Amino acid sequence: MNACKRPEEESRPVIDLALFGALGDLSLRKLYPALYHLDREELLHDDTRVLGLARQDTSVDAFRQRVAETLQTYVKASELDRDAVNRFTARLDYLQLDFATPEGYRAIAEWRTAVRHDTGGCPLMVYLAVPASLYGDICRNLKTGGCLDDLSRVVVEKPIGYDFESSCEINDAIGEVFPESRIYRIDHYLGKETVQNLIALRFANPLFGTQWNQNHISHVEITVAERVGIEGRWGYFDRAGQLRDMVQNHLLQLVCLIAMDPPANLDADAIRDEKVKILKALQPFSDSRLNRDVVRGQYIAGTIKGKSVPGYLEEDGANRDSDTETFVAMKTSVANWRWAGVPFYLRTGKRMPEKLSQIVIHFRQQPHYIFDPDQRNLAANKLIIRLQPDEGIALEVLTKDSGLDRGMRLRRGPLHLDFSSAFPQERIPDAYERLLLEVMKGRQYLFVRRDEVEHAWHWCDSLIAAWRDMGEPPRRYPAGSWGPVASIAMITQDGRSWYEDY
Ligand SMILES: NC(=O)C1=CN([C@@H]2O[C@H](COP(=O)(O)OP(=O)(O)OC[C@H]3O[C@@H](n4cnc5c(N)ncnc54)[C@H](OP(=O)(O)O)[C@@H]3O)[C@@H](O)[C@H]2O)C=CC1
Ligand SMILES: O=C1O[C@H](COP(=O)(O)O)[C@@H](O)[C@H](O)[C@H]1O
Repeated sequence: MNACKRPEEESRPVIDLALFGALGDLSLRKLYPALYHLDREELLHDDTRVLGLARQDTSVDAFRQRVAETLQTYVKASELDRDAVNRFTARLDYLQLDFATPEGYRAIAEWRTAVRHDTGGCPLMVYLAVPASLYGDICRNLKTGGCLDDLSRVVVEKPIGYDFESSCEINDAIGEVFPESRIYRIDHYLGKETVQNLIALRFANPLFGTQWNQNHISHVEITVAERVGIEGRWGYFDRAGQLRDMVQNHLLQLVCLIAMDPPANLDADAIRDEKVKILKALQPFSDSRLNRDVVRGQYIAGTIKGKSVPGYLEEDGANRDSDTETFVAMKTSVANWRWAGVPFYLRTGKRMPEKLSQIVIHFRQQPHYIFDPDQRNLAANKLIIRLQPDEGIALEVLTKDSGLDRGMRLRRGPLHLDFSSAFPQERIPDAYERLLLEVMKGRQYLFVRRDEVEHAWHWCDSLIAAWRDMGEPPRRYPAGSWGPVASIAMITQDGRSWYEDY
């Protein structure tokens, strides 16, 4: 479906939302706040209903109360109002269910009939906020329980599987029940405002369109740093690690959006086709350069913002010695005409000094330099795309230093578009708000197609296999630092440095 319709042309469809994992971390922290905001901004149809499904024995009233409490925690006080909270929680129902067994699923169809006599034309939106190992069972049980029809759609979370093979099994199981056109694979980075803006920036501005290639760009840098540690998710995380948790999905999606060719239009498949070409062109790491081009790290105890924090092996739930990485930095490349010879430096880690996600596009220097030789290292433009916090875009340009006695001294300064000061009246919506709304409207362009997931796994699997063969433990870094020293050396060996103007 075309994504270019004006908002006033869009309807607010009535949806029956069945939320599996209704008392889990993702639902409480992200999904209810997002749904609440949509409701408050009148983007949910009055008749839209939400059925929370979980295995705890609790009443509808207690469930609504729990959701109201979670909103107090995760929605800014200035955006909470009692009437809106009451209106939202009144949409909620609750059903106790063991997802793994088929018994009980009929109750979902019965709930739909009970909340509206005629469900014709009202799609069932199934959201699976549960471990991916349950996706297949739930889809099959929904089908045998008579809950689905031709309008039903399913939303699944990342990571899909643990490697290429397990992702195929999971995708096959979902695909036996839902066609690809009704499967919405979430990568919440695709819903972030500035990530969306990457598409606008690249394809709406001829200025960048003509410069976006190896003739003009020397290298690309992506940093996704988190201040948090494992936050009670040690069991999940220790099996996954930062490569599977963040690189396989979020960072590779960012690489795709930076590197892809212009799609013919904004249709979901036009965009996804271009992204897949990039995933296929990503270079595997050679054994001989692995040690230089990839750095794995694991945090030890340290200090963040003056507060002591434990090491990875001392986090809540840690139950064994572990070589799982909590940090990865790598130098990779996209082997095609546009990007030949342009390194992409990626790094992501937990327990870093800041929460910071940013992309820096480093442009090449002028072919002939005429200014003070001492200032030569200043002489290249940078485009800084800040995803979070302080969403915005800045272009670092060189101008003449003012003053009568400075001659033609250069100075570096930003042309800065800070979204919150440029458009102060607009709240920047959370990624999940946008993504939930897109599913309700039946638009897939912000969701990941099966072949994207599989190409991304292929690339990660080969890296993981090489790590295994190498057999080296991750390098330790103190919590509150920017990762192992080797990750700095990785980029300085090329005469460059990580952009540090935070
Ligand atoms: N949390 C996050 O920030 C993110 C999560 N995700 C993905 O979202 C999904 C959910 O993650 P998260 O919310 O963290 O996980 P949680 O473990 O917090 O929540 C999963 C919920 O599913 C329930 N559940 C598991 N098995 C069954 C079953 N057989 N029957 C009924 N209920 C069951 C659990 O219930 P019980 O508590 O009773 O065991 C739990 O409440 C995962 O796929 C994860 O990878 C993706 C991005 C970020
Ligand atoms: O998917 C995930 O993302 C979060 C980071 O998301 P952000 O929007 O806060 O940047 C990460 O903490 C989590 O481990 C991972 O599963």
